[in-house]
Amino acid sequence: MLLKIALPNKGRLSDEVRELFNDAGLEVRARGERALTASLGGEFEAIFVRAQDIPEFVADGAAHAGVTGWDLVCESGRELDLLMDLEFGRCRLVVAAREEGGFASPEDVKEGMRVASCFPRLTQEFFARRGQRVAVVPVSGAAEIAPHLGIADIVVDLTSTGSTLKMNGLREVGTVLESSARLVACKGNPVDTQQKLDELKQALGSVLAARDKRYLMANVPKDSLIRVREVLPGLNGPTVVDVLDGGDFVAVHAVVPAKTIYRTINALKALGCEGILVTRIERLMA
Ligand SMILES: Nc1ncnc2c1ncn2[C@@H]1O[C@H](COP(=O)(O)OP(=O)(O)OP(=O)(O)O)[C@@H](O)[C@H]1O
Ligand SMILES: O=P(O)(O)OC[C@H]1O[C@H](OP(=O)(O)OP(=O)(O)O)[C@H](O)[C@@H]1O
Ligand SMILES: [Mg+2]
Repeated sequence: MLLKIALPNKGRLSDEVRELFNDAGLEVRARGERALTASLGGEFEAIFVRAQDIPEFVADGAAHAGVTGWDLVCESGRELDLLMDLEFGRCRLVVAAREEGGFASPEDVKEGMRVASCFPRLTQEFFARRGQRVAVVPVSGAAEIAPHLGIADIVVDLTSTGSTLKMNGLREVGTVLESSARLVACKGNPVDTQQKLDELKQALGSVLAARDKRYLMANVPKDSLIRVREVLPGLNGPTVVDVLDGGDFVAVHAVVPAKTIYRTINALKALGCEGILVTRIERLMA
């Protein structure tokens, strides 16, 4: 039996989801641009639907698992198994008010104020938890315009760079939720389904784990090896390999954080290392 995985058909998450699945060897083989299903090879089949509908489809068992924003999962109110954080689509659901409106924090929101949001449930819950009664104005997009149209006093909307809020003269005054893309599954999947989903999780996880790492190789003077160990801790300490006719040099291989690669290279050069080579890693299984 093919496992159906619900993926966003368009919008913010769709390209990165496809890229991640492709990198994990689950190549999206769609028959055309507008295809609604696609084979992912092996035991998986993708169904392409709106990111917003994915929590419902997965909770109802129309798909065995799905990838969508955590914000949409929470807004749906459906109980799902959270399998993994995919680390892209990072954004925050925030309370924002007009810059000149005199709001500095959610405490400044007064009884009965109108809050425009595409996330009416999370908005209602957020203010209810704080004992503030507000009137939620549900909108299906472009919530940022609502205060200017006079249909709301403040908004609860997603932000990442902050440029949309700024462009609309709004200032963030509080955070409702932190979000990113997540792999979710319906509760109570049978054991064999769970096993296949575990394999999917491992495949995606190994790609994510490799993304912020690099494989580094260098020829190291033998008498610098001890100090190289401090520069290249690696996963289990660096691998040391003999070089044919290498003289005083041996080759050292290690997995290192991509973020600090320039510092690592400079430190190796300072220790007399030569022939430094850095490559990307496709997958990393811990
Ligand atoms: N500015 C952003 N930065 C990063 N991630 C975002 C941002 N905005 C939205 N997202 C994430 O992407 C998800 C889908 O948003 P997207 O804009 O693609 O769909 P939508 O607007 O809900 O749907 P549609 O375009 O079909 O009406 C959001 O639920 C959120 O998790
Ligand atoms: O903080 P920023 O980087 O400016 O991003 C925030 C904007 O991104 C999302 O909209 P999107 O661009 O997805 O458009 P949409 O309203 O059509 O969904 C969100 O609804 C904000 O409007
Ligand atoms: Mg959007």
